[in-house]
Amino acid sequence: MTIAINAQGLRKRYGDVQAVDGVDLEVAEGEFFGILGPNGAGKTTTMEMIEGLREPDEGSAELLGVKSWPRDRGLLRRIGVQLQASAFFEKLTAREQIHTFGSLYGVSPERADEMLATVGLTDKAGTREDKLSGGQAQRLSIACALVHDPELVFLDEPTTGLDPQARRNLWDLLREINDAGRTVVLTTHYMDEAETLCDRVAVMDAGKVLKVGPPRELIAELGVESLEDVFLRLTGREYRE
Ligand SMILES: Nc1ncnc2c1ncn2[C@@H]1O[C@H](COP(=O)(O)OP(=O)(O)OP(=O)(O)O)[C@@H](O)[C@H]1O
Repeated sequence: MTIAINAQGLRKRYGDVQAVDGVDLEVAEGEFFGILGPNGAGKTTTMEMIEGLREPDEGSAELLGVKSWPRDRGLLRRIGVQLQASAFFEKLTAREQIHTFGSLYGVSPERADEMLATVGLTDKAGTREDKLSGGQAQRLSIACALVHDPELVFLDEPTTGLDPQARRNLWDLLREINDAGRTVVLTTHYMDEAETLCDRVAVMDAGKVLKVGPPRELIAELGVESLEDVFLRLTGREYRE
């Protein structure tokens, strides 16, 4: 197994809050991996430290064999990080957004247009980002993260706020990306999403990883019906949305 991500002993504190409290994670190349947990579990902070966007208080992460902190320019070209919709450049159209992201990586306008087509936004190319629907903006942000054809893709709650159809369309897109050989890591607080998409999940709560494994194995191991039940069994309380 070739390791895409090897994170050891990650910790991060904000004032009184121990947001991440000693997280180890290994993700294999080509895996679809989910970081699962309720609001405030520490998923985003963990992912940001792994990506090299936030300095850990302790611990470190290697991506594709390279330490992600301090930032490594060569590595940044090999990873794609989905930015939240609010991180778009202001007042640009969908096409201008993706061309701008593409140009940062030396990607041709043709390739950027292809990516817009891949996420089904060709007919919205001339629409300003603030006029896109929630689902369209999510798809654009994913296209921007993928425009330079990264080997490793990080997505932070990519389907939050989408209607059921838009979620399913996005799931199809994420599967295609993974089928094309990319390693995909996403955070989610939707158990069904994790169960449907992920080869393995890490269940997080209160800054710690409680359990890692394939969803079906975790369910079988604990003798329960669903990932929701896994969470209940591990934490002793209901999963809260
Ligand atoms: N920049 C920050 N400053 C202070 N506290 C923070 C900061 N970022 C996160 N926290 C706190 O750290 C904890 C973990 O937050 P984090 O965003 O990593 O969790 P999460 O699992 O991604 O939650 P969500 O699902 O709500 O995004 C929370 O208690 C949060 O309030």
